[in-house]
Amino acid sequence: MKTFSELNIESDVLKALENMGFETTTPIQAEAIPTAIAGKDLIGQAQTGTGKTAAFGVPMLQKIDPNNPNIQGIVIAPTRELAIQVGEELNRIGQNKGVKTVPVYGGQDINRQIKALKRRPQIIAATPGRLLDHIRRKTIKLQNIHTAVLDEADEMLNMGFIEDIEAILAEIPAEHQTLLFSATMPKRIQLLAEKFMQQPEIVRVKSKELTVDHIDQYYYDVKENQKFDVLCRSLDIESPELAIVFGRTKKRVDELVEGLMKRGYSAEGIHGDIQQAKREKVIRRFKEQATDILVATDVAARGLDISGVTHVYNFDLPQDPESYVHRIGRTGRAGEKGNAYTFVTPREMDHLKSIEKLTKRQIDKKPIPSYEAVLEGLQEGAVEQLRQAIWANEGESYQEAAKRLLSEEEAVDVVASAIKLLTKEPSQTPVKLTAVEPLRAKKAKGQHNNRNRGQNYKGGNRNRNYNQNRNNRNNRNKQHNKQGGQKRQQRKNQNHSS
Ligand SMILES: Nc1ncnc2c1ncn2[C@@H]1O[C@H](COP(=O)(O)OP(=O)(O)OP(=O)(O)O)[C@@H](O)[C@H]1O
Ligand SMILES: [Mg+2]
Repeated sequence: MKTFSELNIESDVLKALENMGFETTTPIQAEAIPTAIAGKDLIGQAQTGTGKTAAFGVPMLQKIDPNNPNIQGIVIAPTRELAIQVGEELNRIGQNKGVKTVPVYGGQDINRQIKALKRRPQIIAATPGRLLDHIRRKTIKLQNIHTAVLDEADEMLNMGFIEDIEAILAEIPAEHQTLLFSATMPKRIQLLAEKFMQQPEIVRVKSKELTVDHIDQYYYDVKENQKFDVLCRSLDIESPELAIVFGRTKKRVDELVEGLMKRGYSAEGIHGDIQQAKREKVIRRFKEQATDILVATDVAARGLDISGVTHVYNFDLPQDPESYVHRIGRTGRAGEKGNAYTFVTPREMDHLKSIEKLTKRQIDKKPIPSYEAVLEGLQEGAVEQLRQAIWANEGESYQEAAKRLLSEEEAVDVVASAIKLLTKEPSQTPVKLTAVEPLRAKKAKGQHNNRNRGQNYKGGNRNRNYNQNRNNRNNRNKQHNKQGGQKRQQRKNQNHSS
């Protein structure tokens, strides 16, 4: 493993990385940073959560002149939340050097952005549509740009974005460095990308699998109308610290949030029809762990880095296998452990196979947890609570009442009733979701489907966590568990960027 000081990084940037707690480089950083510092165009591919942001951020920042008030670098990202996040990370890395990054994205008051741009940032982190808007208004000028980054490059060069990207790149001086990063890079997109670049180096971190191996991946073989109950049971048994549940459509996300709330879970949703201010609030609350479950369309599939996400559920299969890689990559980041559960209906088994083919990894089937298994877990949790109370000698002043009761009733009835009272049984409130069609086979190239833009128990103390979790869900106390296009327009409509 290399340290950052071996990579010819200037001291201001090194110091910032140190302040951020980055000690050793990740493999993509070790390979991409020197190549990019040498000025070469590059395509960088490495697994999710392995530090690609700094892999392009460091070399870009190295080239920025903090005394030059012009915009010198630009990062384009497919979603608003990602543009914001990348902006934040670049501000951290550029802090000591005095380099400012401003995020520019759709859905936010443009005048507010114009005001921020007057502070003369050297870098812009943007979604394509809003960036073009600023270019037309001449509130952003790109003639001093020397570095252009496409984060989630394959997505940016996909059908829905390509025209915007071409229009933006046409504004940048011919002499510039282009850096493309993603965890996935389908060959046809790579070939397309190379046309935008000058003899790019391809930096691909060699690994057997496309997904990181510390994410446990399973699937549930379920019928459409079983999915919701299975989700709830799985959540009850697994008791995630934070979970992201991906649904196929906006309506699906809304219905899932409603259903989960009815059953007492703390869940909020994010998709392209939700107002931007609300989207940001939802993400913020999830990061702060004020909400346990984020329900999302693919708008949250790429790039988002939220610590504490222990579980990803693909409630509906993603439209393409690449999306699977990105979705599950919201957990298991920066070396953490993660869990990914995918719901597959009988007619969708082929899709699962194509995911396995892309990721070069087998996804094992998990038996559907029964209601009884969930209840048993809860009862054990209650018993454990009682045991703890006995050991802690908490019942001393209750002994007289206990003796009286035991003289009147059978001991086993007394204890059984106490356990029952301590057991918060899973809500059986009926929830009916509008059924969705099974995912159909992908159409031939060039005719993309509309991509929606938009019994393994966990060790000895699961029950305690479980019970705490249930309680916390109700009183919103989060002390627990801390251990742990078809057409362009269509795509845009459902999406987020612009
Ligand atoms: N060298 C490092 N040492 C420690 N932590 C790091 C290092 N590099 C990055 N990180 C942290 O790892 C996390 C993941 O980084 P990042 O978001 O850049 O991943 P990514 O490769 O872009 O993932 P994705 O493909 O999902 O976009 C972040 O929280 C980041 O701060
Ligand atoms: Mg990233």
